[in-house]
Amino acid sequence: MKQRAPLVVANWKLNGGTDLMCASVASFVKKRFKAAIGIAPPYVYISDMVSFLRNSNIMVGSQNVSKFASGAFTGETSAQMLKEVGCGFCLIGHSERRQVFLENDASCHTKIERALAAGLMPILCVGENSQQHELGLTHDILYRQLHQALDGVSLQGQRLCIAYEPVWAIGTGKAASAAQVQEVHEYIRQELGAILGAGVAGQVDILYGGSVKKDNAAELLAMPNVDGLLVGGASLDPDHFAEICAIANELAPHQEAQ
Ligand SMILES: O=C[C@H](O)COP(=O)(O)O
Repeated sequence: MKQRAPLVVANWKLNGGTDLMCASVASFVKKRFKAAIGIAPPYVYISDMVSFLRNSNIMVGSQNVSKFASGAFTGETSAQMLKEVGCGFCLIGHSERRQVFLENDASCHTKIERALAAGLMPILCVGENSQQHELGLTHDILYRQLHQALDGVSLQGQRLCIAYEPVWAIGTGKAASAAQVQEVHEYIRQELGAILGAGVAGQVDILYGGSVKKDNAAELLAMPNVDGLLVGGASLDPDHFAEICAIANELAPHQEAQ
């Protein structure tokens, strides 16, 4: 059992639609998960999702956020707007944003500041690519990504999550092993301690993402430094995602009887 409830977040990426939203809501709305659950659909579904899930304890979030607060920035969505429509969190610096949309550590830093200022929980995504992995550069890459995004950030009691997503494990069906994930999460916790202080670092949820399925969720969540999961492909099947959430539920602290 974990000291705090595991957090399981679905990232639909550029997938889904009204049908998936309705099927997901139907699958989740009656369940009162002890695990913390989040869903990040494409922007256009956020408002409806928030409305459909208003009587549940499931958080809705976004897959990105603008580094700008407002102004002439066509196509952008600000942290304040996301907060206004009911988002609880936003993903920042997903590897697909870094690779395809050329986001960098500096923009991640600004986005984290924007999210915190608006009252959103940032989920900063970090991770090495396969070449960096093969060259043994994982810690160096994470050091840079964590320090450049977080140095100087003051949480002031607000929640922050880190999602470790080795790029070579995303969408490939080849998840990192539980032992690999534990080792890397330990390193992330150590660096968070150096950046934020050990007390605050202990409160940060460190999620793993990359080919998470119902078959490997339990083993990954059993690792002491794995506080949750960020699920891509498997979250597009509401029943499969619900099974992963049920596995996380088993590890959530028991609630005191009322
Ligand atoms: O944000 C989610 C990750 O990119 C993992 O995606 P995946 O579960 O399809 O490998």
